[in-house]
Amino acid sequence: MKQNHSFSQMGRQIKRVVCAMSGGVDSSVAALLLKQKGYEVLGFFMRNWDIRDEQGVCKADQDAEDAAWVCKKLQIPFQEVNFVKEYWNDVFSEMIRDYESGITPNPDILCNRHIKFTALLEHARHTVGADALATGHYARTSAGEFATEYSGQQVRLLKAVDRLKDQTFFLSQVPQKALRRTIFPLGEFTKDVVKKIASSAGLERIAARKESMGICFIGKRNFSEFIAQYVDPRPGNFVDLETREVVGRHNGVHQWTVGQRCNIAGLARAYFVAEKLTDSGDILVAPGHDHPALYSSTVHAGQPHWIHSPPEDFYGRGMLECEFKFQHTESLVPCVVTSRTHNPWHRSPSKNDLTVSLANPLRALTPGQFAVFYRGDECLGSARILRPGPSQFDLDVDSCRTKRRES
Ligand SMILES: Nc1ncnc2c1ncn2[C@@H]1O[C@H](COP(=O)(O)OP(=O)(O)OP(=O)(O)O)[C@@H](O)[C@H]1O
Repeated sequence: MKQNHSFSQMGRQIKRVVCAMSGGVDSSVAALLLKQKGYEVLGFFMRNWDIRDEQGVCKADQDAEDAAWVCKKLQIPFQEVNFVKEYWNDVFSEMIRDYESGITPNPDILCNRHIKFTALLEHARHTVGADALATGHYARTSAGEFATEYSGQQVRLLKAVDRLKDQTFFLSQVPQKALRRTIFPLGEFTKDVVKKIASSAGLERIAARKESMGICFIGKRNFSEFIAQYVDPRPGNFVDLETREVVGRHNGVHQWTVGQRCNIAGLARAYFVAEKLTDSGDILVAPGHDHPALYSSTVHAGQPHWIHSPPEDFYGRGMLECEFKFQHTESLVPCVVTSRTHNPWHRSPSKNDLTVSLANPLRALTPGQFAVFYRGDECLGSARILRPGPSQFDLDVDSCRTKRRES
């Protein structure tokens, strides 16, 4: 039975919730669950990209149609919101600048920070007076299902119960202000259960939709060809980092990412990107997927974004023991984070940068990606990776350089 559910704190009530509807199963079920609990729910679909692919198909048209269909079925108002300009300015242009500078961005993290949890939330508040925003992300907050804007308490970002679906990695740059007004209705559910809920509510066709992967707007096209439309080619050499010999040519550092295999014409040997030298445009390559030049156990990162106020031991002791990952699907690695603020020798403008010491070396720590920090269930926040520390090869760990010179 439907309960009339609203949350009262400091005299204000969370009643009207805008649910960000992508046309997919997760946001559809999020809206359904909120409606069942008695919230006044409105569905907003965002259009962030307006360019058609090579076949003239705009994936957003189909998504918008599905989102509108779900809202009709759930009998909630539907609105389409255009954030093409905001996406272009705050996410896409930055992404192109990064590729030009040879670093590999994570537009999904930036889209959450700037578009979903800033532009959309503000739009929902100002146009329809929404008290909170809901999304179909698999994540939880310490406020449970309730937004706590009015209590003055800070909210923590917590992993979803379904650990395989947990999306806190992508939420690690969300502002605290936004999180206080956010509800994640799926945080306690597994994906299987979500699909069953959708089917039993007559949303089978949405439950059967294929999951979107990676950067939403690119769709099925080839990424290299897509990015080549926006970044000028700047050819350079592939250089063997052991011998310093030129072993091939490439069309631009933006086409390659650290750890990626390079198919160099005429060479039987497999080379992998170890480092991109953006000044010269050359790419240092290592012979072998697990070459020690690809592994490092320290990372230098920029100024951190802490979801909650900065962890006490970090600013108290100047170091923080926690766990690290820089790719959504990877396992967490224990680490110690130190801030340059605590190092009296560093008085540079980048004094808030971090050094992360990892319990074990990791492969392909990629500049531009986010170092995301966890402690137990909590996602603490993240910082952009500036560069890996010295590689196992640089450090000559297990005499790898010596052995190679001798062989
Ligand atoms: N175009 C969009 N318009 C409105 N909200 C969106 C849009 N794209 C994504 N979202 C919101 O962000 C959430 C996470 O997006 P993501 O792209 O990771 O999709 P997902 O996890 O596959 O979810 P879904 O099944 O709802 O598509 C969605 O559940 C939805 O709430």
